[in-house]
Amino acid sequence: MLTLDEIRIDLDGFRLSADLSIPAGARVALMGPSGAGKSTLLSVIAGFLAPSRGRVLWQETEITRTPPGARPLSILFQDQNLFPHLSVARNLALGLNPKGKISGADQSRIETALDRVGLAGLGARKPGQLSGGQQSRAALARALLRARPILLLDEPFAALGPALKAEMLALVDEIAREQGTTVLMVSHDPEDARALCPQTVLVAEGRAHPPQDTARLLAEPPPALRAYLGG
Ligand SMILES: Nc1ncnc2c1ncn2[C@@H]1O[C@H](COP(=O)(O)OP(=O)(O)OP(=O)(O)O)[C@@H](O)[C@H]1O
Repeated sequence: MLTLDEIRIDLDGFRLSADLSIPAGARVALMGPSGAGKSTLLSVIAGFLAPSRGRVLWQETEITRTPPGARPLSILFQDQNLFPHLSVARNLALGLNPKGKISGADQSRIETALDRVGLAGLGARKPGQLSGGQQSRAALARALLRARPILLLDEPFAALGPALKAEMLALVDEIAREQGTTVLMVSHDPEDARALCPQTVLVAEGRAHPPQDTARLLAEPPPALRAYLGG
């Protein structure tokens, strides 16, 4: 279980509180108006931003002060954070080992991960020699390889066309189910939330609310969400 225990975030006039738990293995969307704090909340969970108060816990162990690299999570953001000067295989190796050293066993795991996301044989290419969709796949392969218990997604596929985006979300869904990954996904598209996330954390008016049923929330959105969805 991922717990945000009486979290308070204070940033230059912006405030957000969160007091909620997400069961291990759940797939949860973060939805709410622009600027409500969805990305900021992910930053606190990832460890890029310290809350001014409260605790972050994973399986009852406090990780509030754990450095980002030592937290039990992988992150996929929109800019896919692939190093442009390194081959795809080397980018994946960095996910396994910060020094990027590739052992024989790692090599075969990297090949398996690339195969899994439909990039078999492309490990030697640099990210710039891949299409946008292939770069997303490479970033997903890195997350897959790391096999951390939590996957944070911040609109990672927003730049892709609808068909490719749906395909990537289906792949995330498949891999998350297999690995039992807890998924938190910032989403601007209710259809993405519906497709991947049975539960949703509404972030609005200074508060991240406990997870609720996505379909029910979208059927009867509260005013802050309705305005944002344009309904
Ligand atoms: N480092 C920072 N210092 C001060 N304010 C910040 C900082 N980072 C974010 N903010 C503010 O925090 C608020 C929440 O921003 P955030 O990006 O988390 O919202 P969001 O819900 O993800 O929005 P969007 O849907 O537009 O991406 C905004 O008002 C933003 O300006």
